Amino acid sequence: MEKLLIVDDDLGIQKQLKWSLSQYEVLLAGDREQAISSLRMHEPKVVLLDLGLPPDAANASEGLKALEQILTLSPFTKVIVITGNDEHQVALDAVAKGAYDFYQKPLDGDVINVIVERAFNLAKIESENREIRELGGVDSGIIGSSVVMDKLRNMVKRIAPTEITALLLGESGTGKEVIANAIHQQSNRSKKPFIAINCASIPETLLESELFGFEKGAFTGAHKMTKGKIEMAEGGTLFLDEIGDMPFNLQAKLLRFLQERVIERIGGRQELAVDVRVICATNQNLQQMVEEKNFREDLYYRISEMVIPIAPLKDRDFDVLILAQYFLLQYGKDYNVKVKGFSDNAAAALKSHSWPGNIRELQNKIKSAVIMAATGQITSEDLGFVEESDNISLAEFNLRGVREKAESKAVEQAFALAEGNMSKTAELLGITRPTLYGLVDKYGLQLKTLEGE
Ligand SMILES: Nc1ncnc2c1ncn2[C@@H]1O[C@H](COP(=O)(O)OP(=O)(O)OP(=O)(O)O)[C@@H](O)[C@H]1O
Repeated sequence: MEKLLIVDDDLGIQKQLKWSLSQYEVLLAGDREQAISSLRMHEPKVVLLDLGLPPDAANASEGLKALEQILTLSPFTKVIVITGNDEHQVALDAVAKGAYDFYQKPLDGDVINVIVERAFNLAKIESENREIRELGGVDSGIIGSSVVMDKLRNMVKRIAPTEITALLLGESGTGKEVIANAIHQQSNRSKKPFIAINCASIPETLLESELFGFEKGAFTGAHKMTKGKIEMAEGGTLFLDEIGDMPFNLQAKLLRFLQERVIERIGGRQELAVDVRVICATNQNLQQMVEEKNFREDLYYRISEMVIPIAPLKDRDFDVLILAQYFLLQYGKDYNVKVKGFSDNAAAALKSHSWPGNIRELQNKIKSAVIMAATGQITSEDLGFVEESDNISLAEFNLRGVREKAESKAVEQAFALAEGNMSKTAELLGITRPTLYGLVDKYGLQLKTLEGE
């Protein structure tokens, strides 16, 4: 139940409001002092405040003082002020001081309910947004606070204002486009377009016209002059994803554009100057491709002025949980599902999975879990982590078998949650370290401890 603080010195009105707002846990205060102590103790998200409080009940001075004090102590609280029906100016003054809304007497339970409900909704959205921001780097769009991601964020910040051509190296789904976009957003080009093109997903014959555009009549079907992605990115940034899949013939044309900053549309005779920053990405080994003569060496050096490796999700410590929480908030809101968080077994499973599809895989798993989970917490089953081996076979279907299976699983999960620290694992399980080592021996568990443990 949400907590709602009602500040009014009139006991009759207190009673009436409490009755109309029975779906909330109503806290009552008769003056400023009581209001502040209740605010400190219960941290209600919404306050209904009558401005006519003692010792100056005929005026609004004490109420306005209370408003200021509430907002100083708790700036995100939504305060709805209640005024007499001829006190319009006072109500406006209160809003100017930071009140969320005002209500003029006489009281109407239905109207008050609507205003209070809206205030709670807004408070909730704002607090979710704050949470997302606190999860890390919403400004750069890069969520995560592991050491590798901090380094990456720093690198992005440093190279963004330069015109350097960066090559992002990372597995599929690690966020290469997110990083390219962050570089663009933090550059002087941020007001101009960010255009992304995936060289692997466009047939070789179409890629040239997609990139360079074509003149009317350049080929059958070229009914009108069409600009390519390079021209569309004028003034901004062009992101060439999967650059390793760029056909060899087209590589020469791309190199010319990168060196001379001019392009020619297909079928055109005119050179067009373009001002575009280029960021490339790949999950292939370009150096090896150069040795095997599948990628032009001169182009490789041109696009790799700065090589930025992007770590796979499994190497980002607790980021998997931070990202999971971020996607949970996002999809919970999108699908209007009230899920509180992850159960311990879900968190352990998230932590121990190897994430071959990286953040995209995590995103998809959380999305379907949010849709599947009724309410409460997301479990590892909601995330689709129940494997065949989790089912108890008939052969071992006796109490000892069941207990042993549960025991060894609990050890593995606690170990993952404790990030491989044996003392912490024992603590989580509520057993001593020798007992833990005994269990590890007994079940032949292959737990790799952290160095120095
Ligand atoms: N650090 C991050 N914070 C928030 N969302 C992220 C992050 N990294 C990736 N994502 C999300 O994960 C998904 C995959 O990211 P993205 O498309 O940038 O990966 P990619 O490496 O370019 O993949 P591919 O190589 O398959 O094109 C996107 O929906 C993106 O928004």
